[in-house]
Amino acid sequence: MAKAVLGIIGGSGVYDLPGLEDIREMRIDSPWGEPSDVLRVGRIGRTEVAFLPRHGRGHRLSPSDINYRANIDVMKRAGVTDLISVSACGSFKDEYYPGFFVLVDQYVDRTHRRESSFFGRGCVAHVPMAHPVGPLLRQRIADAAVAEKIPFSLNGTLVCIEGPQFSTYAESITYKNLGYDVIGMTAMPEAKLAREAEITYATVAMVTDYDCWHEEHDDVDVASVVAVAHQNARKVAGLIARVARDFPAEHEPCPVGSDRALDGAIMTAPSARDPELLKKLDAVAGRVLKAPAT
Ligand SMILES: CSC[C@H]1O[C@H](OP(=O)(O)O)[C@H](O)[C@@H]1O
Ligand SMILES: Nc1ncnc2[nH]cnc12
Repeated sequence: MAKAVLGIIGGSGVYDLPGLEDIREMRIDSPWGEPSDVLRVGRIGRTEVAFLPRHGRGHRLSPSDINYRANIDVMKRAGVTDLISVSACGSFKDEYYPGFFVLVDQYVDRTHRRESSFFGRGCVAHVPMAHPVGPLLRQRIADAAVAEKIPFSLNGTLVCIEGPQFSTYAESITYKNLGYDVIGMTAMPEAKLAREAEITYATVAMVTDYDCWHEEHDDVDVASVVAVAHQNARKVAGLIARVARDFPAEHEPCPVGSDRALDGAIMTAPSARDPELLKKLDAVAGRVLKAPAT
């Protein structure tokens, strides 16, 4: 089995990773374009950790402008096997209050202007997404949250909107009535691309607000998100440090197959594949595209 390397993608309010030691800044070239920032690679305990702030340092990139493909590709090139995505989110449940963490296990994708696959013309692939989150990775986060005394839910459905505007009242009430738990703007296509790259993925959704459905709370705005996001950032640093310190040296085989998602997923016949696209897929699909040893 592969050596475990833990990737962390930081969201709003999480632009660095306290506790990361022996840091090297790695500017990794990607055939998919510019990632959000340099990768900061170091270690926490004995675990190698690669950190990337999704919006770039200084929060330069809006959710629609993030190059999700480049971000996942550089994580793959850095050897990341398990990826924790950290996000600020709005809540649709009274009991998921600002400061509460939701360990998402399902996503609903309402984005519409993002590149959401590494595959396409010249190399078509369909990976399973029924279970988008690695259960062992999620359980490790849950164990760490218990130890850190962070209130959390072990599951939840996150609806990802295009943004950058927050939702209308009608949208917010609709999502709430559909039973969704939290809302954000960045988990998709990140989770889909991680799956295509065979990286085990989990989201820590940190509640910052009640969106705009709650009669007793103000409608979400940036100031309210930022105020809570700073407090959440301190808590999530402790959480991640604990996950990393307790992480196994070798990647644990994923029970839902996230680390083997490309087995049988590519439809395009070898003779019909586009060599230019295959070159770009060298990292994310290298395991299955490499010519078999003769
Ligand atoms: C600043 S509120 C909206 C912004 O916050 C969340 O970012 P992230 O998921 O990267 O933590 C949300 O998705 C929006 O991008
Ligand atoms: N209410 C909300 N809607 C979308 N993204 C968010 N990120 C934080 N709060 C949010």
